[in-house]
Amino acid sequence: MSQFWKPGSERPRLVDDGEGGVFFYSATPSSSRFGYASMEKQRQRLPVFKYRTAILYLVENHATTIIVGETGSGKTTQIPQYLKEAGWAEGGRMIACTQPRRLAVQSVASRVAEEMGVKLGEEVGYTIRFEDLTNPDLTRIKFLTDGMLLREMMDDPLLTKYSIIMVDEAHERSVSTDLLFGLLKKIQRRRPDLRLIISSATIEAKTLASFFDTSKKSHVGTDKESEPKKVPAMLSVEGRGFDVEIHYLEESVSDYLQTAVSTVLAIHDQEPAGDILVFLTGQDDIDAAVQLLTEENENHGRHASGLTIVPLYSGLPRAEQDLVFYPTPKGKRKIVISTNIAETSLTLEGVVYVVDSGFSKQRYYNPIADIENLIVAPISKASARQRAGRAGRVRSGKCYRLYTEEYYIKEMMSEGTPEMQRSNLVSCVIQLKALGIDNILGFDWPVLPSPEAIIRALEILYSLDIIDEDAKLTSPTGFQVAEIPMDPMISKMILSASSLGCTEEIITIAAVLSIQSIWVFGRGAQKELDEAKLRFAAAEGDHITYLNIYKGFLHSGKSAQWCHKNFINYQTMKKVIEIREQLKKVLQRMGVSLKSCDGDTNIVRKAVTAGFFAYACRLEAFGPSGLYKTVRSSEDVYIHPSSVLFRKVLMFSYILLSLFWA
Ligand SMILES: Nc1ncnc2c1ncn2[C@@H]1O[C@H](COP(=O)(O)OP(=O)(O)OP(=O)(O)O)[C@@H](O)[C@H]1O
Repeated sequence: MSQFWKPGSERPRLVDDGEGGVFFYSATPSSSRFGYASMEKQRQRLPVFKYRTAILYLVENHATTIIVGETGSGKTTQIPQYLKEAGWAEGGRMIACTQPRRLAVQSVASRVAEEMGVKLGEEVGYTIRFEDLTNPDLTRIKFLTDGMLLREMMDDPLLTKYSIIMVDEAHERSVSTDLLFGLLKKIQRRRPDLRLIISSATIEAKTLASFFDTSKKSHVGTDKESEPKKVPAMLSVEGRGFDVEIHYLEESVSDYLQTAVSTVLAIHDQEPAGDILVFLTGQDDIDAAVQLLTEENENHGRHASGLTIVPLYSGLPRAEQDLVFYPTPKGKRKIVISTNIAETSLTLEGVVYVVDSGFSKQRYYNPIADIENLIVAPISKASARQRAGRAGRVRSGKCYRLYTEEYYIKEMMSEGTPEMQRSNLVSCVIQLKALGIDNILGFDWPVLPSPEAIIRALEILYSLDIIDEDAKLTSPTGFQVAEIPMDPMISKMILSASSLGCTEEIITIAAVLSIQSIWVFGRGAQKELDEAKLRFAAAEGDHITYLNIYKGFLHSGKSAQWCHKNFINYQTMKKVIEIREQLKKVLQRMGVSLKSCDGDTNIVRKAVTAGFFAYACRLEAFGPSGLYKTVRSSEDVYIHPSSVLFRKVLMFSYILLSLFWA
């Protein structure tokens, strides 16, 4: 068996899982640097503390400061506090700190409130879609998603209430982060007093610095004595909290899900106490892993006894997501099985071990065919480091990467492709329009999206009557669509439902469309799942099927048993109810009336079509292939296997086959 290790590190230690033949070797030594201390002492021991004065000096003197520091060095939780202590939140001003994900916003806000000894929602607050826990008179440090900051610009284009905006986890390069970069640069020209901090563990600091460098450009770039320097400052925070021992697979494996499960069981069997955080790709994977571990628990108690298994993905209701933060009961080991929602900014106190599958679900958009796919793709080194960083936050930890070190070094990309270059830009374009930026192509993009994607987005918005011939937002439709915090097609569907008289039904459909899946995917139970789908399947397709499921759920008294029996995810159904209620409030605020068409499916389908007609397809070859062609570009498309219509195609092929064989 070949053994190799990183230069300078200790000789690798082989670890045998004793079960599925999975071998890891240790590539870095383990040593704990410090133990428990009071919260204030803990704060001072974080690597970023040594840089407190430097950070405050750079922020004072530069319009933009780019801070790069290891995961866990204290960027997110400490820098906003330093700024507040230095007076940046005085005189009614606020400090904003953005995060790409909602869960991270909530968890860092509560941590900072706890460290400051204040009540969450007062001096420290947060805002995410459909939830605002801030107090306009009291809040001085506000955490929010980058998408919410974009929304705030609609009411306050110069973001006047903020003295400093910190864009955290910038390496993620979500569409909203990139949009924010371009817009903040624009705001800085009008507000020299505004300071920006861009922070991350792994960002390409030089590229970003040159994007924010306005010193070379004509008169706007001339530094005035009273103003901060226009050349961005760059600071590297050295040091990390606790060590994380990295283990790689000896040989690559084809089934990362099964390997993740056997790795969890191996850790549980062989390693001392400590919770395990497993990174898989999506709800389907996670459900399958939960089931495999639960079965293991039931059938082979020896291995899996003492395990508390907790799934974590964005489609779960808040209360279920919170389970990951609860202390693990004594004598138990918690296994959190998560998507990349837990990749950045989260501290799960009990987590000592991380299992990284090396994959995540990523969007890929083809503007020519106008098809956006969510595909399972390899993660970047930046993501892998973030994942490993979830161990070793309150004590030293271990990370088991389910790929080889050679793959990590030679093949894994250092950073992922910015989402802007692989996404449908309809939402992004409407946001710019709502902010009065009409020359979309001339916008100062930190990374250029493809012109085809922009043109396609403009085309769709025009066809939806959201923008007019001059590419300006229409009134009232365009402005209303921009106000509803949903995908523009969903928003247009909701507004059309208002005039058609079926808002009650459509907001249910909109809520289901905004989560990943309401079905429970379990290995080996495909037949039962298919049968369950058939119980609700409507000939008209998935949208009407969702209405049937929602009705059934309400009829059952929102019963968990009913969901279990029907292969429906109970947590996701609770989330649907949560989103539906929020949507109701938004519509009521906008003065849009809520009406029901009493289940008239034709009316509901008209509203769905009003939002989604751009995706219309023509059935080409009725039969086993189930081939459709898109009306717009004649691309070949097929019904997705998860759709209830897929069954129709299958049934038709069975009939054809039986006729053929008869
Ligand atoms: N909820 C929490 N419970 C206990 N300790 C915490 C919590 N949140 C943060 N910490 C401590 O503060 C440290 C710094 O966290 P912080 O989120 O500020 O780091 P960071 O540099 O922003 O890293 P990342 O980008 O990975 O989030 C953590 O490593 C941990 O030791």
